[in-house]
Amino acid sequence: MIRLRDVSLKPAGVGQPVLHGMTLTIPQGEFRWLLGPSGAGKSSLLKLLTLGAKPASGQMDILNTPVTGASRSTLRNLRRRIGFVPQDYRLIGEWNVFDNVALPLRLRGRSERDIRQEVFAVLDWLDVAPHAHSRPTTLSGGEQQRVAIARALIGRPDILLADEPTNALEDSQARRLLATFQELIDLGTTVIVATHNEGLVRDAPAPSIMLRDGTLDPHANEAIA
Ligand SMILES: Nc1ncnc2c1ncn2[C@@H]1O[C@H](COP(=O)(O)OP(=O)(O)OP(=O)(O)O)[C@@H](O)[C@H]1O
Repeated sequence: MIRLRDVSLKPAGVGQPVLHGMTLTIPQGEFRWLLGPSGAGKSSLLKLLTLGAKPASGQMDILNTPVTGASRSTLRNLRRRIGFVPQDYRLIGEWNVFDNVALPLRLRGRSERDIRQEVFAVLDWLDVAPHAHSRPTTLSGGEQQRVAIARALIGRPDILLADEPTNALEDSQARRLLATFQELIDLGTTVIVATHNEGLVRDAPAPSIMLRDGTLDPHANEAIA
């Protein structure tokens, strides 16, 4: 479960919070679209939920664990249970595709034999296995995006957060990704996907978190808390 109570986010050196008054609850194993105009705060909310920033005020529980005041090791363990597909992919340019995707499993101390098997299975599934030994920068935008998706999925996260994960994909690949998200939800994963792609949202109607001006849009979010 994810629970926010009157949470705000204020990056260093910024006068006004970029998120404020965020109160919402997302039960485990549910899907939410994260919607709102450009600059509404979608990426900022994902940054909070990936524990990439601390709330300036309010209370936030991730996977039923209070984040405020949590120890470093608690936060590290929580981060390992969260998969994230960033808008800009954030692949490590000096590493090949295989090593980028293997990272979450290596952090867990898995054997190289298991890692090889699992990484190739997910790369195959996302049609990027032939690029396993290439640097990410030599790949197309859509291929890089699929590598970032592979890295987020490989650790079988309890929460999967994705920031515009289909913007470089073809329609058929985007639909396949949605089917994967549904499989993860069926397995009990919470999935939150920020998107501007109205067609995608129409194809897969689901509850939405609608943001506007750094907070929940009061007209679009009824009974969300
Ligand atoms: N580190 C930061 N420093 C200053 N301002 C920030 C910072 N992070 C976010 N903002 C501001 O907060 C607001 C929300 O940004 P955010 O990227 O979260 O919006 P978004 O809804 O994801 O937009 P888009 O759809 O264009 O990606 C913007 O006005 C942005 O300029």
